[in-house]
Amino acid sequence: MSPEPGYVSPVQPLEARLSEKYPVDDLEEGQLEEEQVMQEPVRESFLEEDQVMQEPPMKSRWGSPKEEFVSHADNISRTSRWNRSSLTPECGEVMVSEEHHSSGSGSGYHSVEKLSADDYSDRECCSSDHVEVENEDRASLDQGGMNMLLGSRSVNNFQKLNKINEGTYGIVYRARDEKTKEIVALKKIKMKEDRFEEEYGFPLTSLREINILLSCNHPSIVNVKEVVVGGKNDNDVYMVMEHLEHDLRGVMDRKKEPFSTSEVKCLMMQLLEGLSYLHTNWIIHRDLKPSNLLMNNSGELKICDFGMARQYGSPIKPYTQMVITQWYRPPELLLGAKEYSTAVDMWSVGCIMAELLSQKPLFPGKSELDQLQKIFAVLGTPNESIWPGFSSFPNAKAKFPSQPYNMLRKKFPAISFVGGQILSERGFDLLNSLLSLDPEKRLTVEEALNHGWFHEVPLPKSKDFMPTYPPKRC
Ligand SMILES: Nc1ncnc2c1ncn2[C@@H]1O[C@H](COP(=O)(O)OP(=O)(O)OP(=O)(O)O)[C@@H](O)[C@H]1O
Repeated sequence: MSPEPGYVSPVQPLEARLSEKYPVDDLEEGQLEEEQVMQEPVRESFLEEDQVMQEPPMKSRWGSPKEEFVSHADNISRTSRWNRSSLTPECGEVMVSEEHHSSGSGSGYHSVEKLSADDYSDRECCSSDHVEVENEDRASLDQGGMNMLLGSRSVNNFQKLNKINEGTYGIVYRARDEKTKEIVALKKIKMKEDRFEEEYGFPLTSLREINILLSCNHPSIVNVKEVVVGGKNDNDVYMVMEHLEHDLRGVMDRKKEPFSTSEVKCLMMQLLEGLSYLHTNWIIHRDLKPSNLLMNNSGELKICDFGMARQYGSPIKPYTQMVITQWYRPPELLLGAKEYSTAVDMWSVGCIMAELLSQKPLFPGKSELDQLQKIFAVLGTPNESIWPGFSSFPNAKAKFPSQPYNMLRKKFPAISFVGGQILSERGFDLLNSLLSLDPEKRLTVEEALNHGWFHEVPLPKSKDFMPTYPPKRC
């Protein structure tokens, strides 16, 4: 896979960073041999014997993740991996003041308070999907991971401004770096996921997210600056990220009109460029959805939330299908496929493109079965000739209502007599090809990036001319 023109090859920085972070000394016994065989940009230290690759796995659309992706990282107690900007622990004053000030965007008041372990609620929000993902490589994790945090800065160096959001794996705060005065996002890792954390000391999804995000370097991927520790018992772990004012979910919820075609193209290009970087580096995101796409008032879009992300390679290994939030989950996963590829992300991209164009979710299923029915009602019920192998999926036995036609064009017409959003032939071709039921026929990220829709008028809007939005209130 060749990198996007105009970008420094994403492979090189990742490789360089990894070799810097994981010197040979840090590898476990037996890993060196594997590393020497490996010429490709994979985290060498995570390779298993049976995962030694002779050729780039991107040749195959199907792959399996590196099961050991985070497990060996746990044994590495080098401080440099965890602190990009400073190796010196600095224990600043604990902020206890209560004050009000306006946000960077000029409106809204935010209370300033001390960061403490009490900030995090015990709300159980770990979905069964996520628990299942944990099971994938629980067995491969060996030792507690807290020693990796040695040398990390204290969270007391940050002044918490307001809570931005709370997701399954963490609470995200807007905060200010006391030293640089920079506004950042702090994602506090929830430590009470399940048995796993009790045994190993650190949630696997979070380790995975931190590992991948620290290794990535791309304008369309949220930048994690460092990992800091602190809180009441000095046990809390926070990711310090660049702060973006919005996420796409919030923007779309508050927007009265859909994005214009040129705005959709601008957002899609950025999403695809970020995803191209990931797929080139053998990473499947596995949870692309509007709330995981951050946006700022400079028209930038960045992919975040890598809790579900995985590196993959050959040979194929069975894998959980319980990933990707249901509305954006592709039919092969809903049907029970255990082997899947980067194509799962491309389906999510198709759903996101449809939502950007129409301002409403394309397949808002209420259950997995309903999700499949909604998909088939629009795209047609598959059979062996449309999708070879379809009937052998575990969940293909269900009786789906027969829909012999693809009805997608009805939802995205070329002409509208009521002034609604229209989609050109090329635009429809891109959307329809992203939403191919058969993952083997689905567009790859490179094919999508090179699609003619991006070259026809209206051209993608420049980021500088993208609309800005007022800050959301929390
Ligand atoms: N760097 C950031 N800047 C601004 N807001 C952010 C940032 N990172 C995350 N957020 C906000 O916090 C929300 C939750 O973050 P994230 O998705 O990383 O958490 P999570 O616990 O993994 O969520 P999920 O429940 O989707 O798995 C995002 O939807 C976004 O609104």
